[in-house]
Amino acid sequence: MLIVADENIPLLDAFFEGFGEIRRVPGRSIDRATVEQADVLLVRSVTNVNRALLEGSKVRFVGTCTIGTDHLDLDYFQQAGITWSSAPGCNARGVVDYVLGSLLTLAEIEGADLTQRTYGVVGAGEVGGRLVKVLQGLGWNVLVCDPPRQAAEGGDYVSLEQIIEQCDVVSLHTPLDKQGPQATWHLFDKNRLNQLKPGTWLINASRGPVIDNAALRQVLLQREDLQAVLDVWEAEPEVDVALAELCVIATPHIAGYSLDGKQRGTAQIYQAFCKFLGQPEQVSLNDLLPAPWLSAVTLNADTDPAWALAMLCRGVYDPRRDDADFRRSLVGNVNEQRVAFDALRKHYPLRREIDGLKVRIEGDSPALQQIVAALGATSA
Ligand SMILES: NC(=O)c1ccc[n+]([C@@H]2O[C@H](COP(=O)([O-])OP(=O)(O)OC[C@H]3O[C@@H](n4cnc5c(N)ncnc54)[C@H](O)[C@@H]3O)[C@@H](O)[C@H]2O)c1
Ligand SMILES: O=C(O)[C@H](O)[C@H](O)COP(=O)(O)O
Repeated sequence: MLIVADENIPLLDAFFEGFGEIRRVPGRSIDRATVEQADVLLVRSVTNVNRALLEGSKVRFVGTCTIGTDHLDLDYFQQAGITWSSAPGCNARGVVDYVLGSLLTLAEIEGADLTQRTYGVVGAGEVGGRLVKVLQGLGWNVLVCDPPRQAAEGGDYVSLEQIIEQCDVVSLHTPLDKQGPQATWHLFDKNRLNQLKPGTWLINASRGPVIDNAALRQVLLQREDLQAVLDVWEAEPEVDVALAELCVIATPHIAGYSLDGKQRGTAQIYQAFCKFLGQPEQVSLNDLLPAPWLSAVTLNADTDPAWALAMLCRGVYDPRRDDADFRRSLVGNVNEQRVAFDALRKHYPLRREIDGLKVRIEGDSPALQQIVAALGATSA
């Protein structure tokens, strides 16, 4: 069996070497010739997998080690009888850590009190749903907009208009859908961007085109009150440099790039592939993932809760370093910048998630206990 795989998928050998030959290819170079003889294609988000790529090939299974599926032509897969799988939720925690780190940075710059803001989460699936739980767990005021979920399940949701009118922070976590009643392409167009409340912090770690980037650049130039955090860009790996310079935090699509999240992505595709073959799983991620780096912290009950929150979040992940690395890469011509964007992602420093962190509180502090529980760490 020939498995063609994006070279940036971690643990390929550990999970897939027993199935046949693995051919590693840069994701953006995967073309018809590369996949012609392949039985299995394993990709990340940078490879568009569609009829143009696959027609005439032997590929019968496509796995994307990512949450997003907007690079896959699922209608074509169905017509062609190709089985596929994504990795739902694999790196959702990493994105939540990114949003928390961004909020701490914004609060520091603006001298804002995070407990006094109203948070709007747009899209409450794997990422947004986890974010809502953390923010509500911290006791903060959260409004959630998710029309598909609202239609399917009912519940406590608000409209996008209410989010825009009432929220001080708007964080986007929808898929990229170009068509249909819930299309999210340019969900935040010039009109909606202009309607944001004075002083809004806008965070996008979903997909670049969910915000009209050119409109956001214009609006940020006109409205100094707005603050933007962008991890994703409309024409990746090309970046609107003028827009990046107007952002408080700008990063090269790495919000979900925890080691845990990436390895989980490969593991989920391995599980789906075993199911496709009707074979039992032989390899477990638990045996491969290194032990947590930060495993135990002791806090005195007198610790200031705001300091504890910042220390725990930043101890796990702080987006300021990624922002600084990215800004340094925004030099040279467009081609050099595209290369730099991919290089930052390929050589991304190892980063972990908060799971596995045990926090001991010496003495009694309900406020600290609430923070530990909300972040998903364990009280020791
Ligand atoms: N930046 C990163 O590194 C990174 C990492 C992981 C995921 N993502 C992206 O984040 C997004 C969300 O991921 P997820 O795992 O939560 O996806 P998900 O499918 O679990 O959840 C998406 C939610 O958005 C809702 N939704 C759909 N259309 C909507 C609309 N018009 N308005 C409001 N809500 C809408 C859906 O009902 C669903 O609940 C995806 O685009 C994914 O590709 C980015
Ligand atoms: O959809 C996802 O899971 C994320 O956007 C993921 O971080 C994308 O990473 P890539 O596949 O581009 O390496």
